Amino acid sequence: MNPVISTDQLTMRFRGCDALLGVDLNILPGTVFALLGENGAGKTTLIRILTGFQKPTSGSASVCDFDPLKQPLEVRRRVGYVSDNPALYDWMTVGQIGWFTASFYPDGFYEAYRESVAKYEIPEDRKIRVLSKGQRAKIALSLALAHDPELLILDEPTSGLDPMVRREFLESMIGRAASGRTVFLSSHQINEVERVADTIGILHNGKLQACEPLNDLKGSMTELTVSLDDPLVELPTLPEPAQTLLEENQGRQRRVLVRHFDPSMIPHIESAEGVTGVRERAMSLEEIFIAHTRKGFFRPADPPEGSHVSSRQSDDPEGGGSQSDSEVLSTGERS
Ligand SMILES: Nc1ncnc2c1ncn2[C@@H]1O[C@H](COP(=O)(O)OP(=O)(O)OP(=O)(O)O)[C@@H](O)[C@H]1O
Repeated sequence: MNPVISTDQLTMRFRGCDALLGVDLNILPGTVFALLGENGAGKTTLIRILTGFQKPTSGSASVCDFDPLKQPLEVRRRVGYVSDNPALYDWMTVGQIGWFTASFYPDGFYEAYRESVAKYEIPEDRKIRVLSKGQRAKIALSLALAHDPELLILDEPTSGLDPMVRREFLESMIGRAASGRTVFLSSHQINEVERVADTIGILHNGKLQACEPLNDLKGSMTELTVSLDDPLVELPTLPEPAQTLLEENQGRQRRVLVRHFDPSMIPHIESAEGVTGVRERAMSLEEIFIAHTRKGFFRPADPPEGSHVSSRQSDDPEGGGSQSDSEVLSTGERS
């Protein structure tokens, strides 16, 4: 099965800003993929490249087996795209914009569009310019979906929609994926995304920090709270496949984020001198996102060599020497 979206070392450098730094992405058909990232992480830039609106500085992209730069029409025929700020012709009516857009697509577009607009209860004779923000979003979605695209790309798809419509719309994405279509959505609404996405990408400062099935991502991350006699106690190296991704002191406790932790490792930690107790808990997607996007987090994709070097011993160039309250204890590529 060919990926619907595939990128290879995609890089985008604007003047004075690296928006994307070597992004490798493969999204298979039938996926609801959610791209999470803070403001300025590079989400819209990536979407603009995938939809052929932006030429990357280097690297390549393939969408539905076409090059968006060289074959933009082939791509747009197969893709429905709603930007975070959809441009609609304000002087047209709701009906006219559907009729106009239908001329670029095969038969059936206008009928499907009208059906969608009727479902949202927006009168066809109303001018676009008088529509509310949410109604405009509904028109943009109706236009993007009317040709039943192989791939639907949505940049912040639910902003402007009321909670009921948001929920209904996002849940309908699961149905699309079940029928073999693919949905790519970029969002800040982590809790919403968690209900519908099956695969998650976390973009931070132009780099893809994580990209994997939601359940794998959630199942692989554990937060440990280790109670200590002394905040300077050094914890033992965890046996493979565990990877310590971040440690920080919180008074006499140390918060440790571990990938591939197994409860059988608890006695190993508890046996260390100065350790008085260990608690473990699973992390929510929001916590995983925050962990991946904070300074000091090490990418799981870059397994630390000779890991577990205490920051007291490390030569972390950004660390600025002693860090009594936030100490990172793995080696690897800095996020
Ligand atoms: N045309 C441009 N010229 C210069 N810099 C740009 C341009 N487009 C984007 N950038 C910069 O690239 C970075 C990534 O921007 P992008 O819009 O992709 O972020 P985003 O993840 O979509 O953010 P948001 O969630 O705020 O929409 C930002 O620092 C932005 O200022």
